[in-house]
Amino acid sequence: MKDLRQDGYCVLENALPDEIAQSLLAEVTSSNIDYRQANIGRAQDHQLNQSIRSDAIKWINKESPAETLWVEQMENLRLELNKQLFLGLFSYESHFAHYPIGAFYKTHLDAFHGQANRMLSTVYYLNPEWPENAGGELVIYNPENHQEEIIRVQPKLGTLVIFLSEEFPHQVLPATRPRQSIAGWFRVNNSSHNKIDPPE
Ligand SMILES: O=C(O)CCC(=O)C(=O)O
Ligand SMILES: [Fe+2]
Repeated sequence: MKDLRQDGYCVLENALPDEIAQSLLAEVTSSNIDYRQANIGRAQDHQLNQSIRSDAIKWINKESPAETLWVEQMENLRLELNKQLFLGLFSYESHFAHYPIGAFYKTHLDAFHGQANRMLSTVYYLNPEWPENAGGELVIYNPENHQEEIIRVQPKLGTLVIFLSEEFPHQVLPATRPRQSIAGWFRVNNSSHNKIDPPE
């Protein structure tokens, strides 16, 4: 949390209780998840260029006990962040993401200055084995200099990354094995031009 306040991002290993990590891992290995190509996502997806990502996703909606545990954890985190950092986070949305071998997500921002209501991005990884040379790292770049890498994160089970959605360009490198995660966004309630977003 201190790092998040100072640097705008943080990386937490073993971020959630073990039984919750295990239950989410069981969920993604059960192959019960109905993944869809991410680039035909919903209207709020601010993706301009659909060729930049090749993952498949499933939005989380408390449809299983594991999803419910996840949503509860992130609700606790939302309240904690609001208490400690005064962020006024209003809601949270998240999806499972499956990156098949070779899949990627090229450098992008999760929100755009001015119009954004995504304030904080989270990524939680669900890969129990991840060799150093398997690729698939999340690479985060300096907001002041988009060429400069500031951190590379291995997508290991239990690691949670949090960063300011409007500030940090980032990408997912292709991997030599399938890669599982949950990507999510804490939102602020941003109303403008008669449009209330998120909708009520
Ligand atoms: O899986 C990751 O490491 C990051 C995913 C991402 O950037 C996104 O879904 O917007
Ligand atoms: Fe992203």
